[in-house]
Amino acid sequence: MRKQTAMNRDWIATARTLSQALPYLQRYEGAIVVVKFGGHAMGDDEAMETFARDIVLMRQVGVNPVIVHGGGPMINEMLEKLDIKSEFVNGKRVTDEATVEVVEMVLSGRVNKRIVQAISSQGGKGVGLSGKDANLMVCDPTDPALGLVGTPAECDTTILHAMFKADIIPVIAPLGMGRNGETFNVNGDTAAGAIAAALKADRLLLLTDVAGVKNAEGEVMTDLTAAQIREMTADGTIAGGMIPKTETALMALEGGVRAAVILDGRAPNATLLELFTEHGAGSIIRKG
Ligand SMILES: Nc1ncnc2c1ncn2[C@@H]1O[C@H](COP(=O)(O)OP(=O)(O)O)[C@@H](O)[C@H]1O
Ligand SMILES: CC(=O)N[C@@H](CCC(=O)OP(=O)(O)O)C(=O)O
Repeated sequence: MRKQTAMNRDWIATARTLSQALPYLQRYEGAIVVVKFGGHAMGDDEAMETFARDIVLMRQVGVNPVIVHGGGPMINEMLEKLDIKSEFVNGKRVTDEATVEVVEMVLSGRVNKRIVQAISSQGGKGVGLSGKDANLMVCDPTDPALGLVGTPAECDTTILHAMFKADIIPVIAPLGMGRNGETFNVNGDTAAGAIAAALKADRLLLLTDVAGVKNAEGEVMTDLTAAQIREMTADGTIAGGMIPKTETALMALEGGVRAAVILDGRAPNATLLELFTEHGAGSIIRKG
């Protein structure tokens, strides 16, 4: 006689979950999803491993993920070691020649390779590059007062499409090339938004260290419009590091991205829950 075992029941539960996920898996087949992985979202080795596993799984089910990373806390650590002072104006690091050298060394070197390695360990093909490679992100100076901080002006995404075809997951450090050969330091959120817009991505996921955008009562707002963001920024509910994030989301939508989501990158399976479940995760911002 056939008996219902615990293992069978587990299997049935898995099959149910899979069948629920199926429409979402189909919806994202071939989709481009740009994921901004911030320095605060990176956490410890275990969090990095979970993140990489989710990104590789995304690729295995037919999504084209693009990772744009930050690494502000890691840059701070190195600048401190080298005794170089650093300050932020409106969420952007004032960057001189000495600082940009450290930024490039830390982001394109240590942080970028750590992510690439984590992806390889999970069976994916991660390839690291920065906005300086293959004209990916040509920048203009943002503001003379900020020094070598750049605003992306032209993004050539040819290299990214070639990588999608080759089953490669691009891992991009937010540095850009100036028109006179300078190296520019670009805020990670800004870089992710510009690349997402240039790719006309289906989703821009901004991973951070809070569950989403909170209202004045401290509750996470699951759906947000541009008008609500403008109102909440004007009355101070959206402040600090959340300002560049929501601004990036709005600019990406203007640039043709279908939706942007702000979510907690340290939460287990955050990116998969956002894409492949009905409720998603974090705050979704759509046009209109
Ligand atoms: N309305 C808001 N909802 C959520 N977080 C907010 C809000 N306003 C300000 N913040 C702050 O923004 C921070 C996220 O920005 P930031 O620290 O720059 O992130 P990251 O380093 O991941 O790019 C949150 O940790 C929170 O302290
Ligand atoms: C111009 C500017 O501020 N660039 C950032 C680049 C790194 C970054 O954005 O890192 P997070 O995403 O971890 O904050 C910086 O120098 O810190």
